[in-house]
Amino acid sequence: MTPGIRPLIAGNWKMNGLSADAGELKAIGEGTFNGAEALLCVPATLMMLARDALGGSVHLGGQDCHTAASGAHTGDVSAEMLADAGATHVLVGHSERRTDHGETDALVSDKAEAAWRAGLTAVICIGETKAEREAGETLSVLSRQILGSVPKGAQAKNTVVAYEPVWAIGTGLTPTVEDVAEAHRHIRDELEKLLGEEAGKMRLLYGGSVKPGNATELLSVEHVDGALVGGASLKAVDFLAIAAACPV
Ligand SMILES: O=C(CO)COP(=O)(O)O
Repeated sequence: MTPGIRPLIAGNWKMNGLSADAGELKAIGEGTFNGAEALLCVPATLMMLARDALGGSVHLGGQDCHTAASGAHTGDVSAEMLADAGATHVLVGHSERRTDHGETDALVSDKAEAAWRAGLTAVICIGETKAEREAGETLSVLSRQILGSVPKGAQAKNTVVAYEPVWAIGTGLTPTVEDVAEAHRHIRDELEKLLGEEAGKMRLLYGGSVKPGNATELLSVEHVDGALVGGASLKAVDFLAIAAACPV
């Protein structure tokens, strides 16, 4: 945690969820988040249902946006459309987008600016692969991704940075607390070089196999200002247990 920063507990449902899951959304909306802010990023098909089921106490987010506001881009969703459906946030540059759709740092940066244009907070995701970690390149990869994916106009009120080591996503593996501390300290330092003082106020989330059982440990690391939770956000009881572990 960083003194003075209110933590953010964010969920990412990825390509999961049907209208039959409205009860789970309602249970998340009725939950308490231990003083943290809460965000749930749902598939585009569930935006409006989630907006109503969450009931306003949990922010609603998209999982990706196009750079344009509208136009001939079959299958894509714009930041303006997400805002219109009730979103306040959008993930950009998730590793699954970078891998599945070949998204580059430059594109991710453009998507963050598109999010701001629509009045959304961009949650910019970065993180190294297993091969990069094993080659000792973690910190240099994070530097490169920050420089390329975080636009110069980033402010604490319109940007969150999520560190998600690719090898920790959906695997049950997590870095040691020392490794998380080193990565987050490095991210803060790199953001400071890019953005100056504003970087000190920006939320830095950790993501990758966050579960109720490891949340206390991960969330108490310095410069970890919340979590980005995949699998464990699909069940309200687990997501709320993670929030309950959040030191405030
Ligand atoms: O990718 C993630 C969140 O965006 C993390 O997913 P898991 O929590 O399932 O590892």
